[in-house]
Amino acid sequence: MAQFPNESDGGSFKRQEDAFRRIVGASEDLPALPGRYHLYISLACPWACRTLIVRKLLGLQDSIGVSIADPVRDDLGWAFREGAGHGPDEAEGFQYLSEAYKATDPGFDGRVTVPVLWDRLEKKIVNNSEDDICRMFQTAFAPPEAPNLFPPQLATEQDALSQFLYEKVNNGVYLAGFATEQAVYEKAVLELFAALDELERRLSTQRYLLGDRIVESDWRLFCTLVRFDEVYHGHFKCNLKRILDYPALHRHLCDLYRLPGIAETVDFDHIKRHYYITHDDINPTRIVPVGPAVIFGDEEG
Ligand SMILES: N[C@@H](CCC(=O)N[C@@H](CS)C(=O)NCC(=O)O)C(=O)O
Repeated sequence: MAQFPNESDGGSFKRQEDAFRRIVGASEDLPALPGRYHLYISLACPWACRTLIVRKLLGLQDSIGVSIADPVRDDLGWAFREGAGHGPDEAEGFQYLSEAYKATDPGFDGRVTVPVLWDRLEKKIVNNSEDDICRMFQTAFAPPEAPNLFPPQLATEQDALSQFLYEKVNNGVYLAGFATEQAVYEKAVLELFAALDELERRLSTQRYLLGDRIVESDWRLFCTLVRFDEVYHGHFKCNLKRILDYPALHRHLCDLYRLPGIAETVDFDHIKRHYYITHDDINPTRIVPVGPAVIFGDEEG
């Protein structure tokens, strides 16, 4: 049985489209006012964590609040409750993220996903696409002194690279993990590792994906790499190699992980419990493995 039967086609995972795509700053009714918008995330989720990281890198912590969901979803979905590293929703008092989806579209019948950017004034979801959210954090909210993670002179190259990363790596691990046919799984794994091999070559001659400056695409890669050896290698059966076996990819992962404020966005307890407990079609016993011990190069100090 597929993990998400409504998103399965011939043994292959077909991810649902993001339902809400309004852009803050693009119209007069959605001005980028501090305190008006709120971010709902899970620390387990690679898509959501990218928005959390971009919010932090651009220094938006005071203007955009965040609520962190319990990494273990029950039948009612993402929930806000007290627990290690997560808690109640201080912005709206939601118990479940589904309340935000229903408030926005009472007929919504898709999968309720993180991240969500919520409008506290209109009481509606603005956007649930991490790509849009990251970009609008930059274009609508970032103060002038913030780094530009989307440098205009690199736009064409960056867009192509980000699309490649999305298809082959970020979503590539899910295509392998959620496959329900052997041949579909094998094709997905081979394509994923071909992409990792290509990225390894690229990062062997330059420090970051587009040269000597970190752009949003680096964080896309990071959000998958940091989960790879812990969950994708075992749970999603992406096990031709570990990231530890790729010197340049591992160096890139460690470089980004060690930047100020990043390690605290990576919660391995949330990550492991979410994947191994929540995907019970893949792991029916819901046993969370003890290892592996990940190495990010900061062990000595
Ligand atoms: N918006 C993302 C996907 C976001 C997403 O799938 N988030 C996952 C967590 S990693 C989620 O919320 N899943 C809800 C569920 O599994 O029911 C995209 O399609 O590009």
